[in-house]
Amino acid sequence: MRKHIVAGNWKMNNGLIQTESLIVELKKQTKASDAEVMIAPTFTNLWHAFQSTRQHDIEVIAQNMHFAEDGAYTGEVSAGMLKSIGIKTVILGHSERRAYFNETDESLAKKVDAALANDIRVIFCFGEELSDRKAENEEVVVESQIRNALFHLGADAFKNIVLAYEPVWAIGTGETASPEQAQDMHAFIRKTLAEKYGSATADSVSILYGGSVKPNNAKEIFGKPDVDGGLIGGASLKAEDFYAIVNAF
Ligand SMILES: O=C[C@H](O)COP(=O)(O)O
Repeated sequence: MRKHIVAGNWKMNNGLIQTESLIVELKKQTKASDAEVMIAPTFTNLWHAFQSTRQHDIEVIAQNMHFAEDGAYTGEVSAGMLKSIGIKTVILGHSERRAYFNETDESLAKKVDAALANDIRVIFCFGEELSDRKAENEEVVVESQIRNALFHLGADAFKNIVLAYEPVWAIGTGETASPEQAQDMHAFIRKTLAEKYGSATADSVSILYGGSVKPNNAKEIFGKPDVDGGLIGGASLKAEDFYAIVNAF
């Protein structure tokens, strides 16, 4: 049985005070599903969030990291540094990182390697642009993003990889992929994995959907057989909304 996961990507939101207030509100919520719950605050609040959620069923994860172990990379944070404060999962390859910070399949492959070498689980994000979908090219784009960044890995590595399909046209736009569009793409992703690694590996990997998931559409999206959870942006910034999504499983 694959893990269900609901991860809140806070992006560049919430200073220390707001981080603490949101965590206080999150702790008041009731989890009534089997989903693993994760939150990804900014780097500056990771340690505080990690400490604040210690006794609670919420995993604090990072939004990004550099591929180098250490050195002259001003402004960057390494996998080892995340590990040193207890972080066990990192989001890599978010479309905002690709679009605004020039992340490429090549640099992401190095980041994936660095995370896995430090026993950090990767939530690997990818997804097509609107122009790709209009050109009916979305499967080609998604397959190449996965192949270029992940297919150098052995099957065993996928024990520590979660995939997150996020069509760029659905992120922060209020426009969601329909549950059928999400299912079709997730099934395609699983088939792509199966062709390379076999169906046992493909069936074991959790594939999350991200892009305008809200309390009112989560149940239908999560009801699809190949959708194993969500990567939630805007709706993760309100505790009630986030837990309504967590409890949609
Ligand atoms: O990482 C989360 C995704 O970018 C989705 O963001 P959103 O829920 O605000 O559309």
